[in-house]
Amino acid sequence: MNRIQNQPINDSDSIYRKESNLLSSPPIAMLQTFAPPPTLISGMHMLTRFLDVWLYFNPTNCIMTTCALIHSVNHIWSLVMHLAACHEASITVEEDDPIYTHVMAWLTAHVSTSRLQARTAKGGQFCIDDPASMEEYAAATKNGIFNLIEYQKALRPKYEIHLGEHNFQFQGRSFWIRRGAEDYFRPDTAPRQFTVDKNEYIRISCWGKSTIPIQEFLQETKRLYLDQEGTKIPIFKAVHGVWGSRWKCAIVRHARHIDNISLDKSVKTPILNDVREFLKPTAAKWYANRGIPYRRGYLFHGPPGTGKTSFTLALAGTFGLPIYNLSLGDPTITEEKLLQYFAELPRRCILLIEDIDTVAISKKRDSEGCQRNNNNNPQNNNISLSGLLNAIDGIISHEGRILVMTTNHPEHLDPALTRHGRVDLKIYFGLATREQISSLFINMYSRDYDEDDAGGEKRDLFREKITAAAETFTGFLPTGKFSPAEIQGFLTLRKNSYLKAVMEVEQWGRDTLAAREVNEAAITIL
Ligand SMILES: Nc1ncnc2c1ncn2[C@@H]1O[C@H](COP(=O)(O)OP(=O)(O)OP(=O)(O)O)[C@@H](O)[C@H]1O
Repeated sequence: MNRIQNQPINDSDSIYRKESNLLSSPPIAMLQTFAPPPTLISGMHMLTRFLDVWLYFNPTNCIMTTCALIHSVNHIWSLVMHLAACHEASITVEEDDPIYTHVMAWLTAHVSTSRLQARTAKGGQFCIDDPASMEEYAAATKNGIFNLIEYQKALRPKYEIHLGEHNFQFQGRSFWIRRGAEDYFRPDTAPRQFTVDKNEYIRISCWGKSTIPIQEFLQETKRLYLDQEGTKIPIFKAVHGVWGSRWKCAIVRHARHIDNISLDKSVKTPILNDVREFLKPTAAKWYANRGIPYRRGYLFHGPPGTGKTSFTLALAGTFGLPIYNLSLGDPTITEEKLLQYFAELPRRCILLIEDIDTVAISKKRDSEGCQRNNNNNPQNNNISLSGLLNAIDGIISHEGRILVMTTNHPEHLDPALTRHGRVDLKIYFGLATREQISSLFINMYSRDYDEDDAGGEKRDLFREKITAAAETFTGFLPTGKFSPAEIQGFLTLRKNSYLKAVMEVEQWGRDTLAAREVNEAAITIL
């Protein structure tokens, strides 16, 4: 025993034996030796072998052993990752889900990362002016004239976190996200042609087997987003591709205050009351108990520029509802897709179909049962009237939605489309009454003054003056002759001087009516 222990380490025989053993092993066999099942023990074993080889400093052995070591570390790493995945909870959010916007807004504000992506040119919420930059620019401009280049100098570029992995802390807990994008083929307008597009997603993860911490995080991002951006309305458009049809947020707009819509109380109040009643928390149960489908339909009809679309936006703002805008004239929409769009509506939203009379399918049938059409109307041969009716109130149609259809010609619509149950209220938006003309005037001139920090007395005096001027202004215009859009156009051109508006309105009214008569005569002759 002692003899063996005292044997010198650099015994040439033993060195030779070790070296010849190593050199005689073929590389594959060596790799096999070094690639046992991925366990920690095998990793340790290889480390010992590596050091062993290193001691003898043979370059070939070193390279081979390093390769084997890397291979083995890979195995160990996959094992660790596998174990980690078993203890990782995650939630994936797709780009078309509103939660995606909430999470992105939170991450952009709270995650500091060295990898950012510029988003200045992107649409959606970035279309809205940044009020801070605009105010900064307004204060800096000497002459008050807007210049886009100068404004862009003041505008802070928008960034958001880049695709890839990022870590963050939320309420003292570690989370990590993967923001990724998958390619998909989007059909072009040209037949059988496709464009490659990207579909983004975010996967949020944390340690543990429960997704509750992630759900809490998502709840918080939604709350913060709605606190800050709740006054804006997301407007969704239908998009379609080979992956299916879905709604995508096309733009976010500032909600228009309902008071800014000049409508007679007899028009405004019944709709507001009806929507309020429909959205009551107890309403869904009331409908269910009576077996009545929980949905509501309105037909807004009247001449162009009377506020049908603006009022819909204001309704959405008042009740915090998103708008889903569907264009039936789109030739790529089939009945199947239409059903899918209706089925995918969220529980409370406004589904807006504008100018429904311009789509051939919604038109009255003639005596032979054919739909009336003329060549100017957009044709969509993929949808029949029964397909549309089925989508509106069929079994698959979603509950809780408010359907708003607008038209200039309700008399052209097929009665089946507007029968009770599909359309619950038909509201006429007429040309401006005295009350509307006056409120358009007051709305144009008093608002900025109200917002100013002017003293109460001064403000009251100004309001009195404006109210008196509105009376005079209204007296110069015949009622029921001009659309609110026309009057708003006239006032906007004179927005800096209400006195100028009062002085010029009579002449403008006469000229406009005369020009209209000439146009109508020209159309009759044609
Ligand atoms: N009643 C109104 N009160 C305030 N503004 C109005 C009103 N009606 C129209 N306007 C203004 O006129 C413009 C056009 O209005 P809007 O698009 O809502 O009309 P519409 O009835 O939907 O027209 P169309 O039938 O051509 O679609 C908007 O800028 C809006 O501000």
